[in-house]
Amino acid sequence: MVLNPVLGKLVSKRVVLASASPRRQEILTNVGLRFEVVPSWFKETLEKSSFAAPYEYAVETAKQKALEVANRMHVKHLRTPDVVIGADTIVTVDEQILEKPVDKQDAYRMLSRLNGKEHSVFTGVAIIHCSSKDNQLETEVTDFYEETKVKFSDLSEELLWEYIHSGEPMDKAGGYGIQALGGMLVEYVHGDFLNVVGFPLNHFCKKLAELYYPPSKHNVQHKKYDSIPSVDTFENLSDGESESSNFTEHKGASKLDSSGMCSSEAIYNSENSSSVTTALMVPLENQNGVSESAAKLPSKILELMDGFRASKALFVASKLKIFDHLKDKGPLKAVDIADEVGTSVCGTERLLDACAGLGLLEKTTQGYSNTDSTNTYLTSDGEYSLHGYVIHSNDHLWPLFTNLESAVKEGTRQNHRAFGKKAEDLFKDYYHSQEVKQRFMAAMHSIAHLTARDVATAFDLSRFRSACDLGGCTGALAHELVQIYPNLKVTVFDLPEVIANTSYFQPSGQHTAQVTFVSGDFFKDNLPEADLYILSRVLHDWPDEKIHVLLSKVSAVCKPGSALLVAEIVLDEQKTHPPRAVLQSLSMTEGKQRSGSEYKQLLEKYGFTNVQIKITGNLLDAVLCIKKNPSP
Ligand SMILES: O=c1[nH]cc([C@@H]2O[C@H](COP(=O)(O)OP(=O)(O)OP(=O)(O)O)[C@@H](O)[C@H]2O)c(=O)[nH]1
Repeated sequence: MVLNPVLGKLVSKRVVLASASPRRQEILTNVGLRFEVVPSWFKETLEKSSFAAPYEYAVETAKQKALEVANRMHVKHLRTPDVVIGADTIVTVDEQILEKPVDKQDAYRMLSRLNGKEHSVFTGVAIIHCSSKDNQLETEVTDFYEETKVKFSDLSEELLWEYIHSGEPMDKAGGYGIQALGGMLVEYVHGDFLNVVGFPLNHFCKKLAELYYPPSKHNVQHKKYDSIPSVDTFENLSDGESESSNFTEHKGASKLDSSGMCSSEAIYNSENSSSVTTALMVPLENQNGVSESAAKLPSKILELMDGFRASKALFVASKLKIFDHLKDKGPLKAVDIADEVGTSVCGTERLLDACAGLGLLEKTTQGYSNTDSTNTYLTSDGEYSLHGYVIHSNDHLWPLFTNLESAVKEGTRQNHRAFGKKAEDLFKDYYHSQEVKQRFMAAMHSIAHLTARDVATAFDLSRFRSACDLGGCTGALAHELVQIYPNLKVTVFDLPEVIANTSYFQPSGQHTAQVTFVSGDFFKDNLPEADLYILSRVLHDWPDEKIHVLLSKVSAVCKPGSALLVAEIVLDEQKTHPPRAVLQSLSMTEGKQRSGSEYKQLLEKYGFTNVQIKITGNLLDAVLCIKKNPSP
C-alpha cells in the first residue's frame, strides 16, 4: 500500500485548512500536505437538539466552518481556493455533546462526566471543492465523520484539578488532550487515535481516494475504498496527471526510522513483511511517461540535504525585496522584477522559479505573484512579517552556521570566524550601528508579534493589573496583552539604546496608552513594580550565573501571589524536540534551552510555585508560576 498518491492529488491545488487547531495543522503537515491556514469565523452555535445524532452536528459544523472560509476568500481576494477543509471534534457522553470548556469549572464538569467511563469522540470533516463561475462561488461538498471510543480510568478529584490547572483542557473538545498530559487519563482507545486529536487522517485519505479515483471499468471490484488504493490500483487508474503516479514531487512524511525511511513505510514494512518489495518500490515515470519501479527515495533526508539551498533562496529573495515588489505590483514577469531590483534576468528567473517550487510564489502566464502566506509573513509590512527575522538569519545566523563544524569541535560560538570579531566587539557594533540595531530589533519584533497572542492567552491573566515585560524590546507582547486584558497596564523595560528605537514599531489603536517604556538594565537596575513579571525569550540566552542574578532580582521584587510568565520554547523531556529549539542551540550561545521539568526546577529554586506549562503550538510556549509566601 502506498499512501502518497492520494495526497499527491492535492499538490497542484490551492488547499486551505479552515481551522485554527494547531493539532490539525500538524497532522496534515506531517504527511507532507501543503496548505494555507485560514481559521474559520463560523461560530459553533448550531442548535444541537435539531440534529438526530451528535455526529450530524459535528459534520454540519465542519461544513459551515469550511464554507465560511471558502466564501470569505472568494469575496475578499477574488482568488478562490481549490479545496477547503473544515473539521469539528466533539465528545459525547450520556447523550450530551461536550465541546471546548469555557473555563476551569466547565473543564471540571466535563472531566467529571468522563471519569471512569467510556465515551465517543466524533470528528466531522468537510472537504469543499471550489470553483468560480461568472464570479460566483460554486462548491461541491463532501463530508464524513469518524467515531473513536475512549475510556477514562477512575481518577481522583485531586488529579482532575491538577490536570485542569496545567491549562491543557481549555482548547480541547471534552476538556482533554489525549496526545499530551491527557493521555495519562485514558485506559483504552478503540478506533483512530488521530480522530481524537482532531483529524481522522485515514478516513480523510480514503475519502480523497473515493473522490479522485472513482471506481472504473478496470476495477469494478473496488466498489468501496476500505483501504487506500495500492500501487497497482493507482497505476491502473492513472488519469495522466503527473502527480498521481510520479513521486518525485513528494514532500514526504516528517518522521524517520533509523534508516531514514518515512515512518508510514517503516510501519507498513513491519506489519506486512510479505509485501516488503512492493512497499519499498514506488512508481516513477521514465522519459516516455512509462511507469517503472525505483528504490524509494528517503524523502526526508533529501529534504534536509537541500534545506540549505531552500533557506538561502528565501533569504536572497527577501533581501532583494522581491516579495515586497510582488505585493505592490504583481503579477510580474522575471524581466520586470530583474529591472526593479537591479539583478540579472536569468539569475532572477531561476530564483523566482525556485521560490515558486518552494510554494512561496505562484507562477502563471501573467508572471509571478505572492501566495497569501507570503504576503502575510514575508513582505516587510505583512501583518505578521517575519522579514526582519529572515534578514537576521541571513546576515547573522548563516555565517555562524557556516562554521558549525568548528563550533562543534570547539564547543564555542564562532563569531571570530564568522565576523572576524569577538562576541564583545560584535556587541559594541550593535550599540554603535543604527542599521545593525534596527535589524536585530526587527528580528526580535517579528517573533514577538507572531507569538504574542498565543503567549498572552496561554493562561488567564485577567486578575493582574500591572505587568512588567523585562527585555520587552519593541513592546509587541505588551501591546497584545493590553488588547486582550483591557484592565492591564504594561511597562516594557529594556536597555536605553533599545527603548530609543522603539517608535518605529508602535501600533496605532485602542489601549496603546496602557503600554509605557522604561529604560534600564535588568541585571543592574531596580525593576519597576508590577504584579506580573514577564521574561520572553530571555532565559535561554544567558549563562547560569546571569540567570541567577536576574531571577534573584525578580524573585526579590515579586510580592507573594504575584506571578512570573516565561515565554520560551519548552523542550520535551528527552530534550530532542521541537527541532527548532535544538537547532537554535547549535549557535553555541552561553545559555541553553530547557525542558518543562528544568523550567519547573529553576523557577522553584527562586521561590516560585504552582509552575504551569502550556505548549502553545506556536514558536514560543508559556510557563506561569506564582511567587510563594515566605516560609514562616
Ligand atoms: O484529545 C484531544 N481532543 C481534542 C483536541 C482538540 O480539540 C479541538 C476541538 O475543537 P474544534 O473542533 O472546535 O476545533 P478548534 O480548535 O476550535 O479549531 P477550528 O478553528 O477548527 O474550529 C481541536 O483543536 C482538537 O485538536 C485535542 O487536541 N486533543
